[in-house]
Amino acid sequence: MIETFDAIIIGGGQAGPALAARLAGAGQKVVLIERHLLGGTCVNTGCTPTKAMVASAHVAHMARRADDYGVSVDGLVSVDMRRVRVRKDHIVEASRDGLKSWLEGTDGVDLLFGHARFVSDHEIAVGERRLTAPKIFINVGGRARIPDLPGLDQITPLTNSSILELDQAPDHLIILGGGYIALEFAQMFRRFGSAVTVIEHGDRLLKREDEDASEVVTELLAGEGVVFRLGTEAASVAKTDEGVGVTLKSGEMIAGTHLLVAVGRVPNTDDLGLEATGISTDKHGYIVTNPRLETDVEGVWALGECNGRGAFTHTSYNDYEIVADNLLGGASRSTKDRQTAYALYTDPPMGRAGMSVADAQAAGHAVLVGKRPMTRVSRATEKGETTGFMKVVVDANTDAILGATIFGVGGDEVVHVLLDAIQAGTTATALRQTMHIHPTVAELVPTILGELEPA
Ligand SMILES: Cc1cc2nc3c(=O)[nH]c(=O)nc-3n(C[C@H](O)[C@H](O)[C@H](O)COP(=O)(O)OP(=O)(O)OC[C@H]3O[C@@H](n4cnc5c(N)ncnc54)[C@H](O)[C@@H]3O)c2cc1C
Ligand SMILES: NC(=O)c1ccc[n+]([C@@H]2O[C@H](COP(=O)([O-])OP(=O)(O)OC[C@H]3O[C@@H](n4cnc5c(N)ncnc54)[C@H](O)[C@@H]3O)[C@@H](O)[C@H]2O)c1
Repeated sequence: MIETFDAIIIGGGQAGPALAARLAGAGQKVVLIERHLLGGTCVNTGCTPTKAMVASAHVAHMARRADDYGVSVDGLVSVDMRRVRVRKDHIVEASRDGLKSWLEGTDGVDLLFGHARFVSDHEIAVGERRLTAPKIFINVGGRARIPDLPGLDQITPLTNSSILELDQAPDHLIILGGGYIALEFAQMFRRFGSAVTVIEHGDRLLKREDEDASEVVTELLAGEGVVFRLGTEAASVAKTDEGVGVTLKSGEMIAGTHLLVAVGRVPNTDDLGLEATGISTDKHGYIVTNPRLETDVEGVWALGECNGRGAFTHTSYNDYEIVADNLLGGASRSTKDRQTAYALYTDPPMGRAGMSVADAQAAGHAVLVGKRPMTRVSRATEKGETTGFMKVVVDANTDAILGATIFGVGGDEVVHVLLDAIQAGTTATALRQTMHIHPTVAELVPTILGELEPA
């Protein structure tokens, strides 16, 4: 027998639960299908656990720097990884349990645990059950990409999921990839006491950013003892007595105890039965949607990481808002209306909004840049955290703010001053004339807007 709903949501990540509650609130009968853990990547194996562990690593780092602040810490600073994990687990469980109770207490939402697979455009199989609805929302997220590297199948490399369960810091952690995931783990485990080597095949870290950001992150982490092998290809991997050996294309072998693979993500669309539908995917497996997040099949939407339009929690949540406002709020929203925004959670973090200088120049803007090192930000010197810089990108002809990089203490928060200004269309002149609170990092935003120079 086929069970009929008003809406089926596949995946309980960052868009699905909020959408389920909103649709149910509008009187619709909704089923949310989750095959593993509610909260998806962000809550269980992404943002929440990593930021909890970054906080532990920060404390270890600051304890080692205590003397800089006139504070004595007797004896060596040591890290108990089991307690770091337990603390992280409590935070994750509280978040996941809160989500579960909320959904269970929401009238009109049925929670169904199991793997969902399309049988046809509007029919879903979950085990023996068959479900149908005029509206289906796909929010299946992604997972770590495992590269095709000889020998990798002979060991069990760590991923962003399994590395979170370690009760001991590796003696020597080798990380394949030098992107966002790699850098957050590299700094964190270095601070937990591991030797860390990062193998990145590009010739600089964070190649989507301007070069000054790559330089700061490289200096920051190298200064803490992370070893970088840039412009280097791994040729094979083998089990060794010590743990793992990575042989580079040059023939050199790097010996470590653990290997973390952090070379990008793949969408969870390969086991969704899409071949039984008219829903298209691109060559990487991302579901093709228009900017309103509608797929090629009428009445089917794709939200979050699986549509390839963003790989962040906030882009997934924004996808939910777009779809829900279009369906229920009489709005006409699309992904075209949102600005690029994200942070890299090294310590200090890098907050990013809008365009980099390179993006703006490539888009044909006449670019003005205002920039200041964190060594000249009084809040940063007072805190003793002077790594990084603040940078704002402005269009010379229109006075529009195009983008910003705030790489330094509080950068993930401060960048919102610029993000909101870009979204609201506030000009550089108007923002320059705003009085900000002293002493903050944000108080320097008006100042640097008064010191713009051609890029
Ligand atoms: C280590 C790490 C750190 C990160 N840090 C940040 C950060 O600081 N800030 C940030 O914004 N982003 C961060 N991200 C990215 C962020 O976690 C993801 O972009 C976000 O969680 C994607 O949300 P989503 O809703 O698309 O999917 P997900 O959260 O991945 O949820 C998808 C859900 O669908 C379920 N599912 C999949 N297939 C099926 C199926 N066939 N049937 C039923 N259920 C299914 C999955 O089990 C999962 O629960 C991080 C990612 C990682 C890996
Ligand atoms: N703070 C955050 O918001 C945050 C944190 C972590 C992850 N994320 C999300 O997760 C996504 C994926 O992160 P990621 O770090 O896995 O991917 P990424 O695409 O950011 O970085 C992957 C890196 O690995 C390198 N690489 C690829 N293949 C390689 C190989 N065989 N050998 C060596 N290097 C190789 C690439 O050149 C690249 O620098 C990010 O794009 C981001 O959207 C967000």
